[in-house]
Amino acid sequence: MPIQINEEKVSLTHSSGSSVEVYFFGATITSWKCGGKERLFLSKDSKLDELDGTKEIHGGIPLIFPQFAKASEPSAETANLPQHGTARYSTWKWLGVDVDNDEELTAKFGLTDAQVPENLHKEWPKKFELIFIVTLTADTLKNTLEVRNKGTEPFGFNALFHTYYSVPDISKVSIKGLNDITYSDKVKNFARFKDVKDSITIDQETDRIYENVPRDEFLIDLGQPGGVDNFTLKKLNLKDTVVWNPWIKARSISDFGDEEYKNMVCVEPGTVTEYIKLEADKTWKGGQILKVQL
Ligand SMILES: O=P(O)(O)OC[C@H]1O[C@@H](O)[C@H](O)[C@@H](O)[C@@H]1O
Repeated sequence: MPIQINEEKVSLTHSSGSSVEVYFFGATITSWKCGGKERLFLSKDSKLDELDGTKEIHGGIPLIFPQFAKASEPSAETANLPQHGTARYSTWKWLGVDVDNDEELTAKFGLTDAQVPENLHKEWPKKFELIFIVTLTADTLKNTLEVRNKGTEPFGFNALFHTYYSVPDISKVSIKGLNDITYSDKVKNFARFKDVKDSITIDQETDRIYENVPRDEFLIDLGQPGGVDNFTLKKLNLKDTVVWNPWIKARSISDFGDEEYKNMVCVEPGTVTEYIKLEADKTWKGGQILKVQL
């Protein structure tokens, strides 16, 4: 069955055998399998059966809108929003399958401001419509977010794909394509640095916002023979890229296994160091394409 739907989620399977699972809560992708393997990290302690709107999912691809952490100076409008905005705490609607052929399987999810929980909506009472488009091929997963301003005044927002990659061994991972880019280091009180090395490795808590990244393509090299299972990540119409691994701080995150930091890395394309300004009645689009070397 290419599409299975229950109360909580949609499972999509492409003719190649690749598949995704998307929860209505946050339109969060919690699984992407291709080449017979799971490619996304999802904490074993995630409470997927208790998604009551108060707790985020640690893993998969949470969608961040309209505010990312406190990366940019929060405007008065977004100051009271929870970390990473409201979209990931809202229950999205299934909008159906758009394309289903040998090449791709594409499905859509929608969220309007009316679906945002009341206590969050009042902190950012803008009229908007979001469409999240998920496209699956044999070896790629494409995510597109469309933001439409349904109000009469312009508004500003951040958008980010908080992608958790599954990695067999973090000590062997290197991320290529972020050299010579200024980043603010959240672990060092937002001090700014630039790496000249051609790849990033992770051996401690890492929480960096790479700003205005002109390159759109990155490699996440898992360090396995022949480059097998490496990821290529392409960002579409997004300026910044966040790299996060909580390291042993994971032990203080309630729904994150103590040692699981060894098996994940987040590489998160988004626009978070400034607010994207959207005029009334206009639509903005951004996205990412993840590809696995099979
Ligand atoms: O626990 P949350 O809210 O999902 O956030 C996880 C992490 O998300 C990253 O994007 C941030 O840069 C980190 O600072 C943050 O800790």
